[in-house]
Amino acid sequence: MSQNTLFPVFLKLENFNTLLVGGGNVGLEKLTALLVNNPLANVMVVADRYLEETEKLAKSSPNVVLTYRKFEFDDLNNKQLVILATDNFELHKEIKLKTTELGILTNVADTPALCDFYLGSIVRKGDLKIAISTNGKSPTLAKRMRQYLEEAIPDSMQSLLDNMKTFRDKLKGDFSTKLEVLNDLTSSMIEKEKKDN
Ligand SMILES: C[C@@]1(CC(=O)O)c2cc3[nH]c(cc4nc(cc5[nH]c(cc(n2)[C@H]1CCC(=O)O)[C@@](C)(CC(=O)O)[C@@H]5CCC(=O)O)C(CC(=O)O)=C4CCC(=O)O)c(CCC(=O)O)c3CC(=O)O
Ligand SMILES: NC(=O)C1=CN([C@@H]2O[C@H](COP(=O)(O)OP(=O)(O)OC[C@H]3O[C@@H](n4cnc5c(N)ncnc54)[C@H](O)[C@@H]3O)[C@@H](O)[C@H]2O)C=CC1
Repeated sequence: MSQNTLFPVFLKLENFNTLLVGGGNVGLEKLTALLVNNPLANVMVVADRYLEETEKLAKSSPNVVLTYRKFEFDDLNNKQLVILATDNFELHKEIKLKTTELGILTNVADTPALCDFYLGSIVRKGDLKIAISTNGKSPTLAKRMRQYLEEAIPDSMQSLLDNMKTFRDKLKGDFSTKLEVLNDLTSSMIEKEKKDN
């Protein structure tokens, strides 16, 4: 079986600066993906034209700045993450060379070979978040998996998580005792779930 060697992480987008180049359909998709996960994400967008929807989304997001001009290399200053979403492949290649030199992690829409990271399909249920990757093989299948899991996981997951947190905060004892109690508690939840189905 082939292996997916991608390493998943969950980034705190409010802690650093993201640059998005392109404000068309693909730019809008990427900006939506960033803001749906974190409305406070710090994002500078550079494009010479924008879809109205992109402008609307940016206006309702306090830490998004739209810049109305073509990309300049200085835009990379003080950026830790870059997403390229223009219709200009040559420009993407040029920018990627520079971001590699600068060590800035870069996603290039529609060009997996130039990407340092991929965006995942994200299941969100309150504090629970599940990222899905098909190793770039089928974004559409990733989307379907997300829809399936969103329906399968009940909304009550949030109160379960809240209760777990309250219980966890109250637990006394050393690390291994706490671990044992939490493991026992959650294993009985899974058994109950199996019986209920
Ligand atoms: C490699 C990757 C790199 C990256 O973009 O990060 C990539 C690459 C490409 N996408 C393409 C097309 C489409 N992408 C989508 C949708 C999504 N694509 C996303 C991620 C990824 N897309 C990364 C791999 C993720 C993985 O491992 O599975 C999602 C999950 C996350 C997000 O983008 O936010 C989001 C679903 C979000 C959701 O709804 O849950 C749809 C469907 C739709 O929009 O309904 C289509 C059209 C149908 C189709 O082609 O399947 C093309 C061909 C373009 C062309 O034909 O020219 C390429 C390039 C190529 O494959 O060569
Ligand atoms: N629309 C879609 O869902 C899909 C698009 N694609 C491909 O993805 C690419 C982008 O598609 P769209 O977003 O629909 O295109 P678009 O034409 O809607 O948007 C292109 C964006 O790039 C910006 N741009 C171009 N040159 C620039 C520069 N030098 N500096 C800064 N910004 C610049 C433009 O201002 C515009 O905001 C195209 O190559 C398209 O073929 C592929 C699959 C699906």
